[in-house]
Amino acid sequence: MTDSLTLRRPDDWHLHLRDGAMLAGVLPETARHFARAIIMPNLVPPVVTGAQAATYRDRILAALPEGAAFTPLMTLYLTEDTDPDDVAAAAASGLVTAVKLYPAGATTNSASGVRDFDKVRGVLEKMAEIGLPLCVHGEVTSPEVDIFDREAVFIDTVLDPIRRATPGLRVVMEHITTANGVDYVKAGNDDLGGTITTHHLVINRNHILVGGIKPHYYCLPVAKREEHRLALRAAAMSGTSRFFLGTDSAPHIDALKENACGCAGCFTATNTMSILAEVFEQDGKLANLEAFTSLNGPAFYRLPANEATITLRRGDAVSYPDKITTGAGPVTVFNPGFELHWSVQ
Ligand SMILES: NC(=O)N[C@@H](CC(=O)O)C(=O)O
Ligand SMILES: [Zn+2]
Ligand SMILES: [Zn+2]
Repeated sequence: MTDSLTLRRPDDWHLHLRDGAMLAGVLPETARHFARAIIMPNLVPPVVTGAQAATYRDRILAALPEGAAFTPLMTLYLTEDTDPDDVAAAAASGLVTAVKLYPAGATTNSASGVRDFDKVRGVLEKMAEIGLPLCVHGEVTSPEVDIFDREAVFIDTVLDPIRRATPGLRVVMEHITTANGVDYVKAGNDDLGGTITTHHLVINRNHILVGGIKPHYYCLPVAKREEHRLALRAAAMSGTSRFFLGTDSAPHIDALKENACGCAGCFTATNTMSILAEVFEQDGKLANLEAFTSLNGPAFYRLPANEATITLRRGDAVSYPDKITTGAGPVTVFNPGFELHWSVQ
């Protein structure tokens, strides 16, 4: 049995760092293992302009622990008022790596997102022209669509029409949770990629609901049936270049998770690499872990893979704290519900 595994340093292609005391508390958890991350712009207020992205990047860099080698890759939050020229300038200067599309009301802090997709046509066309990727939270928000169907309906009614209408637009379907998402990404061309979270490889909807409601397993898009989890595992472990890691590590303080109206988001930054090594090993796919965490994402974003490496070692069970403390309050670390044996050296 393999007990040591050296990989190029991983990147996280979908990460929430928040701001202020929460940023200071969670950033070290990611910077410990990851070289780069795509930073989500759903702050309050959202990161909409190039100028806002520049000051947010400065706050992230200022919060980095001494000596940490971590590069935040910034994104802009797409609104119906986004100026195509501001986006193009922010991309040309190297400040932003992608633009983020939230359908209005789909998830945490998405109220400023898009309602009428015709209003962002000019921005999407500019992005297609300059090759700037669009990261998509792929769920419809119509009240009549069942929450478990919202991703599949989004693909057919929003995403596919946008891609057909905007040839050359590069799209990352983020945090895919269904076999439909897997199939759609597989069937696409090289302008389409899909990120998969750590937690969606581990939990299905039973984990959230059976035996009592588990708020720390609630995230959006919500975990689906077991057959979907298995499709995600197969995709993540296939080595196929279209699929790469985006943890969607999304910290909320416990008081807002363990609440009558609990926030969506799982916090996985602390133990993601251990969990991934364990699940890839469970399925006999450790050889494809590096492609998923360290190679496929840079290839899609047309960035070099990291030169530095990390080494994972298998040993006796490793444990992680149940919570991390932040200046904003305690944040519960995702519990995969099985023993972990791999740790990053
Ligand atoms: N994934 C989540 O459940 N929550 C994210 C938002 C998002 O990525 O949709 C958050 O910002 O908390
Ligand atoms: Zn999302
Ligand atoms: Zn997210």
